[in-house]
Amino acid sequence: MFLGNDTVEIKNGRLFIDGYDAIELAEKFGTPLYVMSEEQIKINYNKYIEAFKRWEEETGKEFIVAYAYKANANLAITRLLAKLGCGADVVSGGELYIAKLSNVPSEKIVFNGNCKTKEEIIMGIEANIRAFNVDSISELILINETAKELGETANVAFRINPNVNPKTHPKISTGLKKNKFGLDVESGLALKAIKMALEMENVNVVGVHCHIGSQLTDISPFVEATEKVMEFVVKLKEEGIEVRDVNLGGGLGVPYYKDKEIPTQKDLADAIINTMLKYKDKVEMPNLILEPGRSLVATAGYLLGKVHHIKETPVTKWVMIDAGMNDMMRPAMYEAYHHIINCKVKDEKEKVSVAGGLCESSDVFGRDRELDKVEVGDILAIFDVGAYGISMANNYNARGRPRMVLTSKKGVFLIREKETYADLIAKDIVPPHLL
Ligand SMILES: Cc1ncc(COP(=O)(O)O)c(C=O)c1O
Ligand SMILES: N[C@@H](CCCC[NH3+])C(=O)O
Repeated sequence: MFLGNDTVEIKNGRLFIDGYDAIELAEKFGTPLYVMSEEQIKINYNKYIEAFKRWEEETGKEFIVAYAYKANANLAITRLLAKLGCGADVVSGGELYIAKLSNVPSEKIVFNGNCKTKEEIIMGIEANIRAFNVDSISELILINETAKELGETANVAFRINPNVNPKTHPKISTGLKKNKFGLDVESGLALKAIKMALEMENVNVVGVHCHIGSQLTDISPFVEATEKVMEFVVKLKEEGIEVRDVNLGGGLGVPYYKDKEIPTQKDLADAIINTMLKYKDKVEMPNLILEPGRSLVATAGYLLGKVHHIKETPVTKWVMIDAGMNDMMRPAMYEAYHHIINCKVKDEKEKVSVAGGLCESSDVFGRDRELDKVEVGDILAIFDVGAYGISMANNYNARGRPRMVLTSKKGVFLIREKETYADLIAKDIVPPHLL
């Protein structure tokens, strides 16, 4: 059976993750259960470092991977990446807090987002981060004012909106004119913002940023975006403005469909580096930053769910598992495809639809999937849930978020405890007259 990911295999008719029997993990830790493979995360990170080594060799400038915490900000995962040398792309005070707890060096932290609050800006300035990726003139003014109050200078890069079609799901496109992100280039808004910043006393202009979308499975939009960014950098040079960093965001897709090949980190590196080098006679090459989230952690994650009921209707054979859309909402939210297998190989195959137990018709992980014959008690594995799985999980239907374990060469570790019923109401307050 082709599984696609590097650190899983079928052995003795059962699924093994990083060498551990998935069914045994489910029995030991209970279900639903997130399993994250440390070895796969290391492989994914090293693929970036290997692929972009050429940038440092050919330009003498830095290459920085700033992991997009929104993909999965579990402390064990962020610490693992920080230990590997990875930076952090944060989009909230909460994520910055986690980056600091993970010992990410301040010069490897960038702060994104289109609605940074004053409190968050203070946190970023106090943490002396590499750059705020400024999303509006209003935000620039607030950063400058805040830095002034603190007697500091804040580093700012400018998120441009290059109006590039990323050819991905419309809900995860970010760099089109109609999207809320970034400063429009064509109308002159981005240049206007940078010129304003140069007149300000408490900001230091350090770079240009862009991010066009997520789960990109075609390299050409990356090339188009890189060209737009570099043309803008050339324009800035003509205006006498030098840029230290170019940050091209995240977005590289992962092979959710196991039968389709998609571009690799190497393909991405070749495309970006070759495009940037075309401008080397016009501008000094900058440091290069990328903010991958999904492509670092998605393929490291599995959601194990136990089959509790099987129901045949005139049109569908339903398999009901104890994981639900509250644990992993990508299929419900984006109709995203995630590969699903029965962790126990059987002689017989059958077509089933796999559903969670929430009161929503969209709580379905996969429809009409060919699985090894499913019986009550079997454990199913939903693949590639390491990104935007637990980070988007919630308590809908008063369900606690599940446990998470990390598998690694050093053993299996519980890295997130299950939320209890008491946790569900821990923040609720009953007014005196209802006591
Ligand atoms: C600004 C920014 N950077 C990085 C990312 C991470 O993207 P991905 O997980 O697709 O690599 C996102 C998410 O789309 C983003 O909005
Ligand atoms: N949450 C999205 C990705 C959004 C990326 C952030 N702009 C997903 O699950 O695919």
